[in-house]
This record gives sequence, C-alpha cells and structure tokens, in this order.
Amino acid sequence: MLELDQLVMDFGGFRAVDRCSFRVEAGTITGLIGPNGAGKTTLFNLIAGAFPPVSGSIRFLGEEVTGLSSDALFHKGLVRTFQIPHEFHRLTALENLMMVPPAQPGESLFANWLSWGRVRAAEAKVERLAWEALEFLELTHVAHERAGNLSGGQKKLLELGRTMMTDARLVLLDEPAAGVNRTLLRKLEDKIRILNEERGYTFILIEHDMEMIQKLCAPVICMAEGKVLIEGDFQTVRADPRVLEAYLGETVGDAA
Ligand SMILES: Nc1ncnc2c1ncn2[C@@H]1O[C@H](COP(=O)(O)OP(=O)(O)OP(=O)(O)O)[C@@H](O)[C@H]1O
Repeated sequence: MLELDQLVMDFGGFRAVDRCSFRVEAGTITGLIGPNGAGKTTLFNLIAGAFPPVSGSIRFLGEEVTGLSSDALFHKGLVRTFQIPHEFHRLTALENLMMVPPAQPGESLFANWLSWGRVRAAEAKVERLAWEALEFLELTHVAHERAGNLSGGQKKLLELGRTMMTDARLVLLDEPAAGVNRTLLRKLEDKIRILNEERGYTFILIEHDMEMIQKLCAPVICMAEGKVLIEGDFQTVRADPRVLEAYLGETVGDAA
C-alpha cells in the first residue's frame, strides 16, 4: 500500500530523517517507535504531504505521490488524524464529525449548488454517517456536547471518528494513547482493531505506549536518529540490542 524509498528530510543543517525505506502492506497495523527526536513525526509529515522530502520517493497504492499536498493525499485515502483544532472546541461532537470535508471532490457543496434537493440529500448523508461513527465509537451520549468538554480519551475516539467520515485507506495515528485513561485506552484499541479487521483500514501508529504497540502492531519499526534501526515483530524488535541502546541513550541524554 505504501512504499518509502530512501526518504531524507533536513531542517537547516540537521538531518531529521535519514534515508528511510520501508513498505507498509495493506491490512496491517504498523507500529512506529523510537526515542524522542528519532524522526517519527517528521516521517509522518512527509508521508502525509505536510512538506516534501529533500530526496527519496513515496508510493501510495502503486502511484508516485512524492511532493503531493496533504489535501491531494486525503482525497486518495491517505488520512492523518490531528488533534481537534482549537476553534472546533466550541462545536459539538456531532458537528465536528460533520465538518470533515467530503472525501470525493464531486461531493463538494459547489457541485451541489445546482440543486437544493441534492444539498439536503448530501447533508442528510453526512449526518447519518456522523451518527454511525458516534454509535460505533460509543459516543452517542456526548453527541451534543462541545468537543472542548470531552475527556482526553473521548477526544481521541472523536479523532478516529473523523477518519470514518472519509474513504480512508491508510490512517496515520500520532500517539493515540497519549493522555487517555486506561479504560478508554482499551476501547480505543478495540476500535482501531475493528476498523482494521472489519473495515479494512491500514494503520501506521506512532506510539510510546508499548502495551498498545504489543497488542495491536505487526510489524513494528524502530527509528533512531532519523534512521530505521530495525523492523520485525514486537518481541524481535524489543530484544534487539540496538533498540535498547537507542532508548538508553535517550535516558542518559535526558538525565544530563
Ligand atoms: N520544523 C522543525 N525545525 C527544526 N527541527 C525540527 C523540526 N521538526 C522536527 N525537528 C527536529 O527533528 C528531530 C526529529 O523530530 P521528530 O519530532 O520527528 O521526532 P519524534 O521521533 O517524533 O520525537 P517525539 O517522540 O519526541 O515526538 C528532532 O531533533 C527535532 O528537534
């Protein structure tokens, strides 16, 4: 589904992503781990089209997509979840879902200007989808609650819900477990698994919570200092001395 070949990203003279190559097979949940500053988020930014790489290439669904904007990638089914924007905190959970732009350009409001009936039909479809997402995520009881009032875990579920409003094929999740209590964390894991197994979403997940990585992810890729250190199943990656060394380096560095 996704193929990264020798991706490089520099900030000034600093190489944040250093010749990263790997493939993501359709139907998998790939875990991306590594110590702070390893380059994980920068790599996500490259994949999602936030900025183009200095060099290297990205193929998605067999097509060369290097340098395409995040908007163009979104329409191809490559979706990155973001924290709910601050200005959306005043909107309800339901409205937040309904604000996700349509996945198909043909569904734009402009196209529907021609016919009031089509506008109403499109709106009804979006609302139905939004309720389905809320039901799936067990959030119907907070449908009319402002997003800003939701707990950390409920916000993460809502972010996942926003991907359900699109024709997502590949979803990039950046630290889904951060700030989520243990109960909601289990629910979040279940929902990610169901979206993967039953709805066919492929995921790449950056996460520091190793329990979540162990439960959900195969394969696991560990990065350090901008490079891919190792790829394999959780046990193999965890046992690799280079991985231990990379994390220990972080501990020593942090303490200094
Ligand atoms: N816009 C930027 N300008 C300059 N340096 C940057 C920029 N974005 C990231 N970096 C640097 O690139 C390196 C990789 O950062 P990145 O955020 O990708 O790491 P990470 O693995 O996601 O870390 P964390 O787990 O802490 O989120 C870091 O040293 C960071 O300071």
